[in-house]
Amino acid sequence: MISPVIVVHPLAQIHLTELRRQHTSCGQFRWHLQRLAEILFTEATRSLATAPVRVQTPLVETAGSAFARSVVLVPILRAGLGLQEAILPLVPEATVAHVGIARDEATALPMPYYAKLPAVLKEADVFLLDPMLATGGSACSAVTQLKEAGATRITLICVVSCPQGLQALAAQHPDVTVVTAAVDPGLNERSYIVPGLGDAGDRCFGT
Ligand SMILES: O=P(O)(O)OC[C@H]1O[C@H](OP(=O)(O)OP(=O)(O)O)[C@H](O)[C@@H]1O
Ligand SMILES: O=c1cc[nH]c(=O)[nH]1
Ligand SMILES: [Mg+2]
Repeated sequence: MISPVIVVHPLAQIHLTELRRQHTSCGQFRWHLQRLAEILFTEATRSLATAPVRVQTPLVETAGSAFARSVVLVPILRAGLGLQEAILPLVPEATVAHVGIARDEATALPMPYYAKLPAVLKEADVFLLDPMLATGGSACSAVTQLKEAGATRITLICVVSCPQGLQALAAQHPDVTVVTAAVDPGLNERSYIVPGLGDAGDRCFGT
């Protein structure tokens, strides 16, 4: 199993708790998801490569940092859009690539239905965004597509993960870093994470 980076910062866990709460409204769910996304992305970029630059302050010239490589955000549609909304303002020059995958409700198998993957993936720091890592089928399918398009540095940012999803990712894509706010105990008979937070896409978009 991949050893994920588990973000135990109190603010992360407070936002996660409100996401888990059954009676959190759609608007509140989006708001907490966005706040948690900012914290997870901050952690996910802790070792981001930077390039030295010089900057002129009003007083003197001094040393500073710039992005060393392009940043690409890849939300898995739909629920990943809830994370992207908060993360893009932190890296406003990032490229956004989209991967559309929906789980088959009967089999829980990933059904890819869309992909728009730019050439810049090859040299970029790539952040795959999806609130849920359940069976891992969707994340594995997305990573496979990203690698086929040339990506080599991939970090998955997810809110809730579980051992099954982490094991699937470790088996197929052991090079992928996972940053998450929780590793829940497991899945129910419909392959939903328990305790989890329910269907992230439905709760985020009110469907
Ligand atoms: O690890 P897995 O077992 O593949 O499950 C996780 C996937 O399921 C959810 O998407 P869903 O299929 O519900 O699509 P949606 O975002 O459009 O609701 C979730 O956002 C992940 O993409
Ligand atoms: O618990 C789960 C599993 C898959 N997709 C979700 O949105 N939630
Ligand atoms: Mg869904």
